[in-house]
Amino acid sequence: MTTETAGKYLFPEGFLWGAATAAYQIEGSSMADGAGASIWDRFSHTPGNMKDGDTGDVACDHYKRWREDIQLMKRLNLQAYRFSVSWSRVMPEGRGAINPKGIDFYDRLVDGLLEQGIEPLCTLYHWDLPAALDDRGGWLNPDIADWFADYGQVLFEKFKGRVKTWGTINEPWVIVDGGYLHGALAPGHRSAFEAMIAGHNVLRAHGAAVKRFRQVGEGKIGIVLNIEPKYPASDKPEDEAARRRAEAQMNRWFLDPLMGRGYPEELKDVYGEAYREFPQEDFDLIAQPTDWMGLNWYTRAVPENAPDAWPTRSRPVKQVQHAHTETGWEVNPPALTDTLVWLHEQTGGKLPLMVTENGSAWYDPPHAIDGRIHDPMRVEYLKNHLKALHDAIGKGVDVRGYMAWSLLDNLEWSLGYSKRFGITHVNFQTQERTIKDSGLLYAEVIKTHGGVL
Ligand SMILES: OC[C@@H]1[C@@H](O)[C@H](O)[C@@H](O)c2[nH]c(CCc3ccccc3)c[n+]21
Repeated sequence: MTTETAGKYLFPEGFLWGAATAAYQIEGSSMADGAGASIWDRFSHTPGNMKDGDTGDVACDHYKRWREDIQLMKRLNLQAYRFSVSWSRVMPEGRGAINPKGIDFYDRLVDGLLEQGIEPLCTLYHWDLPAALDDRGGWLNPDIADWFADYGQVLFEKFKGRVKTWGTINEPWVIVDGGYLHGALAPGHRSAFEAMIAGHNVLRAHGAAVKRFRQVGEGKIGIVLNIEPKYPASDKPEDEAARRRAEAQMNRWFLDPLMGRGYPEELKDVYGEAYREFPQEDFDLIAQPTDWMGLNWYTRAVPENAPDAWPTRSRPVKQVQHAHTETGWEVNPPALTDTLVWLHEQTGGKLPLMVTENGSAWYDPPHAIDGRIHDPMRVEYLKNHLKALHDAIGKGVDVRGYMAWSLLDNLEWSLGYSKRFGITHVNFQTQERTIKDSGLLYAEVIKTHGGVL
């Protein structure tokens, strides 16, 4: 904070401050106590898929250290904690039998959070599909909508009155673009034909879960989307056309059907013969009204026309004038403000939003020095993105909360443990946690409702 900005960035009363994680990235013990394998157990144990051969077998050992991690959340002044449930821990085959020890883990976690006055925000699905369901076609099998709603019902009933805010699916785009189009993520397929079908079934599953929630659940339910705003590399018409294709393929592919608009026109151009039409009843199910929407936001892109780039015929141009994180993402806080204003408009200005993920990967040492981890770049990223968020609220965007990605350094999917996003450092040799300078700042932001910014 500087004297002239004192109090300029105060957040609204009731604004919810938290941090986010995902089951496979932090829990470890993924096959313990009767759990079934997930596609990430398979994918991470398949040679060649993971940087340095890393897997989620241990991760942050959160399955055993969850009590210690709740104490960590208290020290960070967190008001909320966004976590995901491992479907195959709860239902080892993905359908049918429930694993009591699996669901007990989340039961203890939720009660532990509530005892500490931390609100649990539960994501049903954060990429770790039960392997047994993948054997039945996974997201390519239309039956998955019912399998997913049945799984959701187990949790809606178990946690009724304790978990009040539910997320159905984390990032349909990454599930499909990573898992079925480019194959960089589990289950590692590469087909535009499969991508269209998987994407549609992910949306149908979301709708089926919302419908089931209305029958058996209590509280509020929504979906979590990653949106990366696209700015044209030049004012040439071919670059604007490329921008529109990139925007359709990432930002509108799932948002438009959820908003009752069906798939964006440009998707036909992007996927060509792989593009599919689907029955109207599917789109009615998909566009079930929800209570909130999560935005996962990290960076923007500046696409140019690139006829050889599959499938969008667009390629992002690196903006060398800006800083870039360890994952190669441009740092551009005003683009977060733009995205929130855009999403507010796209959702008709009626749907409460929450920033469900925002954060940055920078080089941190493998262990603390004098009990500290100085992470000035992450401190700067956090400060400037919270200011950008505040600017969006000032423009009338209804944002209810912010969940920092991530509570802990964790398994960054196929990049393994090489990329650290945590506001808390994890020494993966000893599992020692050390709150980084960014975490100390965040604790102060929460305590002062942003006053310290
Ligand atoms: O990459 C950082 C985080 C992941 O660790 C989370 O599990 C995931 O929800 C998440 N989504 C995004 C933005 C979308 C994206 C994901 C992967 C690669 C590129 C963009 C960034 N992140």
